[in-house]
Amino acid sequence: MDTTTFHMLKSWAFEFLSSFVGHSGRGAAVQSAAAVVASYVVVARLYDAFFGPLSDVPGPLIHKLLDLPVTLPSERGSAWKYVASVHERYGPVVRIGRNVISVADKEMLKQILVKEDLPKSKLYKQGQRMTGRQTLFNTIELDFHKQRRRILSPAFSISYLNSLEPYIFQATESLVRKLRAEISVGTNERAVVDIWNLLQRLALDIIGETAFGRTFGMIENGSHPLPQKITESMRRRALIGQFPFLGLIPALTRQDPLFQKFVTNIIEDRVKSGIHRSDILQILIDAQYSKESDDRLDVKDIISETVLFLYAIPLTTRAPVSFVALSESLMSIEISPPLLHPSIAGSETTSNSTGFAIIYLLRHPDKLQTLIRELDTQLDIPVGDLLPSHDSLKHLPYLNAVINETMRLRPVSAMGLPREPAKDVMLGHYFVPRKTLVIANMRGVQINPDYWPNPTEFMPERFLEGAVPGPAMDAFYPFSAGSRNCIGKNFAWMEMRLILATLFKYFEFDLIPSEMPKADDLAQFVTLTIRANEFNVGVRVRKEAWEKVHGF
Ligand code: HEM
Repeated sequence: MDTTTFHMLKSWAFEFLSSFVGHSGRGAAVQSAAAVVASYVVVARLYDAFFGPLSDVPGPLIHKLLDLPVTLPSERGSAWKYVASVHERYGPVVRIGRNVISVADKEMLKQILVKEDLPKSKLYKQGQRMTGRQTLFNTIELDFHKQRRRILSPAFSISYLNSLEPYIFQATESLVRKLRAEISVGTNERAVVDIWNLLQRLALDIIGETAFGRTFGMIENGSHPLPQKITESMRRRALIGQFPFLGLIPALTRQDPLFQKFVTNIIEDRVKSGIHRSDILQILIDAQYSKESDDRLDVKDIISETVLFLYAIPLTTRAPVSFVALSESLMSIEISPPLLHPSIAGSETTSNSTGFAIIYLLRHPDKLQTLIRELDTQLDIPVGDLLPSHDSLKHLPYLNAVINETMRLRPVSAMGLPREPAKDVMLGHYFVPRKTLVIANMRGVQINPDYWPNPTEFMPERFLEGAVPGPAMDAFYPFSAGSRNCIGKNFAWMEMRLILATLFKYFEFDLIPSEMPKADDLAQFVTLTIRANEFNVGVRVRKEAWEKVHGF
């Protein structure tokens, strides 16, 4: 029936156009040829919209017919909201482009990420253009991914994480000192600090310490030439992505010599010193010299990649490419400004998640009190130490619940994760042809009222043991799942627990009313963030906690 209709429409278009040729001679023949092509396109699109394989996926008609950018230019960074509104109106599976579907159904999400383990979409290549190379995060080549994941996995294992703990501590301690110093020069023992920015700087110092054996000194000094250079280079590459002819200008494509120097120096210094520091750099150097290494990999190459993925991922694109790439197909008008947006170097996953948790807690004083009670009664910091050990934090139920609840409501990619089946696949009862862009909409699942009662309310209690109803863990994908899940999950957990517990143990924060509109104005250029990329809060020392720590 459907094919018949298509053929009827097609022959009608041809007949109509042939009558033109007959009447108007040669000039009209050219016009008619163009019209034939146009009608063919129109008919094919109509056919595709109403009878094609994705025709039974609900969604606005316009997206079935045209590949339109899904947002207005005035709403830059808000495409995720638009897609959410389409889900609200049409249900958990929607069509948002001729060849694009977004899925917020938990069974189907599991199928996409785990059972079928669909490959990352080729749109991740956009990320390769930004960093100038393939990395663990942005590769879509299975062999490359397998090899890099094998090399890097030991560095992110739970056991190795213990050896990274002192370095994460060192950086976090510098934040505590910084806040203490700010307060001492503030008025009435209170300072106003941009907590969003401080968390971003801390995340970068943690990467410097754990990965390369040196701090970037961001908390201390506020900037460092390397991150700055990488950001500049990424912006240039993003621009070339937009306007490929710019790639002909060598100055725009060249990797900054500072970057090469940094990579060469950290390797040479480490090898020459003979020191075996238990960090990510050491894992990479050891992998290079190990007997089993038949990969003939250039350690410099992998470390360059790692610098880029650790820096670029945390700072500009930890889950970014998913969005940036997606932007390319869905939101072409949205892509260039965000990539050139100065705040891009500040967007990143752990610091954003920690920042969102702080804001949620300050907005819910009762939940904050519960957390503080837990920290005061259950956290044992040995005399003489400033920071709690990760061991003492990892089983604190309310702290963990706060982090989970924050990641449920504020996932790193509110837009979702783009996947692309290499062959035709059945997702639920939908037939999805190969090469369809399938977006695993993790936020959609995480706030789906079928799985989460009061879905948009901040209720950490739902993650506590014995909660009724319990959390729908099969509808919770903050770190994704399957072969492309987050390699840094344990690392991120350690970082977030330590920072939140330390901050609320020693400091008392207060909200500044004029800052509140910023908390609700979210954008996803890369990862989900506060559009303003800053959030000021008042901060005081909690004297009774502080006085217990000696020598600080
Ligand atoms: C709250 C913190 C974090 C969250 C919520 C998070 C979430 C995610 C998600 C959802 C993905 C899948 C992205 C996709 O499919 O496009 C991912 C992948 C990845 N993440 Fe994270 N992440 C976090 C922290 C980190 C950290 C700290 C690191 C490294 C130090 C890291 C490194 C990576 C890498 C390398 C991948 C790609 C893995 C692969 O493709 O094999 N992430 N992350």
